[in-house]
Amino acid sequence: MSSAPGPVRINIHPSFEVLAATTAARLITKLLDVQNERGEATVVLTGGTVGIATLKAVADSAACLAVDWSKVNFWWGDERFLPADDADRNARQAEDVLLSKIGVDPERVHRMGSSDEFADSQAAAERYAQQLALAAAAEHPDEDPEGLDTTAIVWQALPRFDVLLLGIGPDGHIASLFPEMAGIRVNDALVVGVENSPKPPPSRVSLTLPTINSAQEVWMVVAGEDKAGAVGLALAGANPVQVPAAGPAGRIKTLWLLDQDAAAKVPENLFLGGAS
Ligand SMILES: O=C1O[C@H](COP(=O)(O)O)[C@@H](O)[C@H](O)[C@H]1O
Repeated sequence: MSSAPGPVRINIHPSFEVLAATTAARLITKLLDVQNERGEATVVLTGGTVGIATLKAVADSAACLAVDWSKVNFWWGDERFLPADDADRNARQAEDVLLSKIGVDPERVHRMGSSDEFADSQAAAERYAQQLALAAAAEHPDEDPEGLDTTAIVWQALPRFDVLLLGIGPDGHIASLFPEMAGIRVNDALVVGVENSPKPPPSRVSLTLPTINSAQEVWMVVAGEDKAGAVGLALAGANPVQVPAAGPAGRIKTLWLLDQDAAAKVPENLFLGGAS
């Protein structure tokens, strides 16, 4: 996992609706391509406005039926630590707009733990790290899952993520990693429990930045003028502790998929191909 991350590419779309529709089209095509090559594909979902709008656009697309959804593995980048059926849960929203409408294999849908299953967000985080390690062990059957140390970053403890979707908040947060808070600094765990989140609800569960950066492709999907400052700082190379959105980097590539409003402060030199 020490290899350098792949190039950064920026795509700007005229509106929120076009962004959601084209991201959905990209995702469908990506999953199809990966299934053609490997038989199954793995996506890490995000919550948030454009993240959920993208999933709805997948469901609404005629091309949706081209994917064999029973051979797609679903994970989440973060979750609000709430009861399982709470309408604010990222998994519940994904279920409502997409997962309930396609033929998923329930064993491949890996939701983060809820507050009616776990005493606190850290316990849910530790369980999710174990689930990741089990999935990784199934991908590498020669490894002994008992021997995997999920409290340290052991890359064999992560399954392959083909695409990892992220939204960002106006403060620059990604998943549930907020500026200057403990979670964004964690590099010795796969998943963290987050308390006192500045955005409600206060308790959350999140993949850590090293786990996010294990993905083959990271897609930053962002809409709205309230995100323009954070996008501009992230692409200008801010410190991820101050601007978490500056941290994600896919192993093969990082795609920034923006609407025009969110792109208002992208540094000009990056439009000239300087973002690689
Ligand atoms: O709370 C969250 O917020 C971010 C961004 O959401 P948005 O509504 O401002 O687009 C999202 O990426 C994250 O998954 C979610 O838990």
